[in-house]
Amino acid sequence: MPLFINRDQIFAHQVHLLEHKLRSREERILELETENALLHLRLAECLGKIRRNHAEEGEAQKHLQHQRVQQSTRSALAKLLSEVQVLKQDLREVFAVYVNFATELENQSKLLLEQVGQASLALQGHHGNNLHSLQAQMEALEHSLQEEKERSRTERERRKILHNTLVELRGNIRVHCRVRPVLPFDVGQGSVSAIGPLNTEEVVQVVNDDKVVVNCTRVGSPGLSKMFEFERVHGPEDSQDVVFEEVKPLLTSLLDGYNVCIMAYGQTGSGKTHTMIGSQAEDPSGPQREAQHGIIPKAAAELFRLISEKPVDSHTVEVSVVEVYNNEVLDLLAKEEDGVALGAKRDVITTSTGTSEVPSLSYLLVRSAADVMQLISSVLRLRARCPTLVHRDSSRSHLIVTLTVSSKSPNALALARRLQSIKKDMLRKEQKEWWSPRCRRANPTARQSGDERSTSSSSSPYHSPSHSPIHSSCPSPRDSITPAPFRTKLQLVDLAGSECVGMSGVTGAALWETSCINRSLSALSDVLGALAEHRPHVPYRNSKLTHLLQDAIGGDAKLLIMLCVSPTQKYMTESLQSLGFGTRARQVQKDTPRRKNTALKLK
Ligand SMILES: Nc1ncnc2c1ncn2[C@@H]1O[C@H](COP(=O)(O)OP(=O)(O)OP(=O)(O)O)[C@@H](O)[C@H]1O
Repeated sequence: MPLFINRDQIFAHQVHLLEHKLRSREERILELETENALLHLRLAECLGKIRRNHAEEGEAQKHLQHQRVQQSTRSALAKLLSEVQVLKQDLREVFAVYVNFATELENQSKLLLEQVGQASLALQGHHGNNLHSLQAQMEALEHSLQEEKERSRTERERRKILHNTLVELRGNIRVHCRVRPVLPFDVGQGSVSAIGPLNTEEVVQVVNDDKVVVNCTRVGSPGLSKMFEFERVHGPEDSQDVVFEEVKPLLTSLLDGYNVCIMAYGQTGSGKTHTMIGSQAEDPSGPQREAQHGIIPKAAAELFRLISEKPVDSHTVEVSVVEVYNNEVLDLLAKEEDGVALGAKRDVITTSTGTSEVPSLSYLLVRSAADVMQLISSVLRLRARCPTLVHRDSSRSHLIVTLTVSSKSPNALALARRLQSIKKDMLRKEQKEWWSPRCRRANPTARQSGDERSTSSSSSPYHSPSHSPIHSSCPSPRDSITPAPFRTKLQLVDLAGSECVGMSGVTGAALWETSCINRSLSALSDVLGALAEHRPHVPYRNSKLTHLLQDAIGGDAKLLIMLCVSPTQKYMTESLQSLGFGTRARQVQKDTPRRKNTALKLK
């Protein structure tokens, strides 16, 4: 037996073994695949069964649910039916009660009607005469009440006329008071102060057309009211037209030859500018805006209306506008050479006749109220204003608009015309003489002088062809034989408002303005005090304002003070101060208002 085994044989043997193993594995795989396929089949069967079972189960559940719903619906229906039965029963009972009640009511009303019929029959029968007499008495009483009311109204009007006449005769200052409505800025900022909340309650109330009351009750102090009486009191509901109606007669006085001054006085924000100029005066057009116009535009319109009723060319009107700012008088119509308005500083002097005058003041000739308002609107831009805590458009200066009316009486006009024709005759005569050889030799300049006179006559402002305002800063030249016109002045004054610094919250330059305003207003108060007490010295010159208005306050002009008052408790102290000022002004007995001299003067 060979000892060495061939390597090839060993390899072949191993290959054989491996092939055998492979074959047996492949067989095993085949077996497993077969098993797998069988298992898949079984699984598919099972799944099919499960699905079928699920479907059957769903159907069963649906059925069950349906049955449950049906059952609950049935029970709810049964419950509802039972409730309806109960309700029906209740309704039947209520209806029965109602029917009983209605029947009862009908019976009762029938009974009552019968009783009323019987009673009225009885009344007619027994008391018919009494009833008639009672009715007649009632009518008579109503009639006499009406008569009484009418009599008291006439009496009040007569009393007012008498009072006004007395005021005129004694030369008293007329004082009207206007209480403005509560406005949004009254309840806005400033309604709370450092010392606590300020009340916006209305404490100033109009009692009737000549009395106003201030309810001074404060928390923790006993109730106290102060009553004030003036020539006329306007309430918050009174329109600009109503306020002007009471002022209007003064315009007639102006043309009758009296100087007139209308001055608005009151604390800041009390409505002075609203009353004097109006809230829309800077854009004067349209009927609604016209209704909002204040005294100045309305007075200008009335003045020109009255003038239009007079003979043509009998009156001319010149305007000047002055501002008193920080105790300086500024001419708001003065213009630089290039035509720019600047507000030039002016002096106030006392003339030899004791009246006050502003030398070099600019006057503009105006032909209509529109001219006046155009001028005022253009200069209002120059007026000092500053927003304060009280309101946003506070005026920081006193504004004085003066309308100077120069007029010639109809007689003087006729006389002037007659003189004019005499002058022409004389000229014609002179010319004839000049042309005669004897006269030409004796007086070679006669024609020239006649021409000069006629030229100066045509340069009179009363015959100016221009219809636009004419600028002039000196008195108008007069023809040597034209009658000297007599002049009356209408001064319209919108004073700056008295101001409590704590309330208005001003600082810096505005604080200085406030102190100047307050000083000039207290100077005005001092002047009135001196006049009321007939003191020999009246301190007109303590301030430019009083010096400028000297003739109106103490002279023979008709002076109307329009007191403007804020109604809320917040401004009560200032309101009381203003009303006190008005009361003091009424005590002044000035010179009786006098007509200006209307005598014809020939130069
Ligand atoms: N009677 C009124 N009816 C309606 N609004 C008014 C009335 N009075 C005043 N006002 C309004 O109140 C505001 C303040 O009024 P106004 O400017 O006239 O006050 P003022 O007294 O001139 O104040 P100041 O002295 O600070 O210039 C304005 O907006 C004005 O339109």
